[in-house]
Amino acid sequence: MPVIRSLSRVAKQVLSSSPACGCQPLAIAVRNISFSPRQVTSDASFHSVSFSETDHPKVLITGGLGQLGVGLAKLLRKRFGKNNVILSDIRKPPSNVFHSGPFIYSDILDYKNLREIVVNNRITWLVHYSALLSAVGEANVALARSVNITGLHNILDIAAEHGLRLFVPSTIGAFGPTSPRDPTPDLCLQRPRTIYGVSKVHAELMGEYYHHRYGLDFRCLRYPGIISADTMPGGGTTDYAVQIFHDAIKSGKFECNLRPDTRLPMMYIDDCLRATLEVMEAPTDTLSMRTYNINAMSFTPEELTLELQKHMPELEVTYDVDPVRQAIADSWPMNFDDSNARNNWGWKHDYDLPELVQTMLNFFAAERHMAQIN
Ligand SMILES: NC(=O)c1ccc[n+]([C@@H]2O[C@H](COP(=O)([O-])OP(=O)(O)OC[C@H]3O[C@@H](n4cnc5c(N)ncnc54)[C@H](O)[C@@H]3O)[C@@H](O)[C@H]2O)c1
Ligand SMILES: C[C@@H](O)[C@H](N)C(=O)O
Repeated sequence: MPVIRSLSRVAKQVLSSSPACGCQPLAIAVRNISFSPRQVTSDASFHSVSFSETDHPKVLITGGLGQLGVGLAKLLRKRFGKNNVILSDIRKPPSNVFHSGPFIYSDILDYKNLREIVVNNRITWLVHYSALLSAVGEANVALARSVNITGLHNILDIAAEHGLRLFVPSTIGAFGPTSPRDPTPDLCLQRPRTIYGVSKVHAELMGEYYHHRYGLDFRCLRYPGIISADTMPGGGTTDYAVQIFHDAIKSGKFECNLRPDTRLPMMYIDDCLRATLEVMEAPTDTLSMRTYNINAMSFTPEELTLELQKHMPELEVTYDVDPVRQAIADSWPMNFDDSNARNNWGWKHDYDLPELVQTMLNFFAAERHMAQIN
């Protein structure tokens, strides 16, 4: 037990010399005297390389083959260079993704493999996208608990040990029926009723705890439902708002699994990914908090249908409510208050409902045109 003994000696020294809050000295301790949140073998030692602000970060994205990861990799590669952004997942990448930049296999439940990837690639930023979303999480609670909670613990420890800047997204799903829903502020009661929501509140709290306790540069945005044209959602409650476009274009008909008056905060993917880059680049002194709501618009299935019918008057929408998804949606925010993000680091969305619908339809029209000429 020499490591445990030396860690507790270090902890005692640090605590005895720290001010009342204990924050800064512990942050220094992590980087300089190898004080780690995870017990490690006695021959391990941590000497995190610190990179100057002008260097490009070397980014690892976990769960990168889902709805958001490929788009984020594209945005970050444009900014930092193709080889400085590594996508990872446990699934096989489609060939266009495989050929667009570095991709590696990484299971976030495999701690040693994660550490090897971070070390071998000199990773400095970690964007942690792996998760089971709200609806699939309810269908497989044990797996959701493992991926969303145990996986997060691995990520936090790796990030703290190696001095990484860590982004973990949270969600409107981190609130529950007892939270104020219209609008929902950053700080309020959070008692979600899904394993997804519980795991995301856990992630917010653990990330903030590691920030205060170990100096981890943890950054978190609570995303609304994200709408994208070229990637499909992974099994959430807001999926209808993506599916409606595909079905409208394919058949002119859509069966919605939420009630027509279900109001939820939503965002176009470009705004979401830009917000992620902006908060990761925000100077530390602009961040008064480590977890922020971000928002763009809020709409109901009925309002989305009406906006789509301006372009496709023949679109028919019917309703067959899924009680599981409806109960989840009824417990989530209807409007999201993101004033802290706007005031602190200048968050501003570009897409409201009309621009969102126009942009999605333009994408599908361009795709159809390309298919016709090929
Ligand atoms: N898409 C949204 O509307 C939305 C909204 C709020 C928050 N978020 C958050 O953003 C993140 C990305 O969301 P998304 O929509 O791309 O999710 P997604 O479900 O589409 O993708 C998640 C990815 O995680 C991967 N994964 C699962 N188990 C894994 C494991 N053990 N190791 C490594 N990877 C594993 C899956 O293969 C999948 O590709 C998630 O954390 C999600 O909670 C998304
Ligand atoms: C809102 C978000 O976290 C995800 N799209 C879900 O519905 O589960």
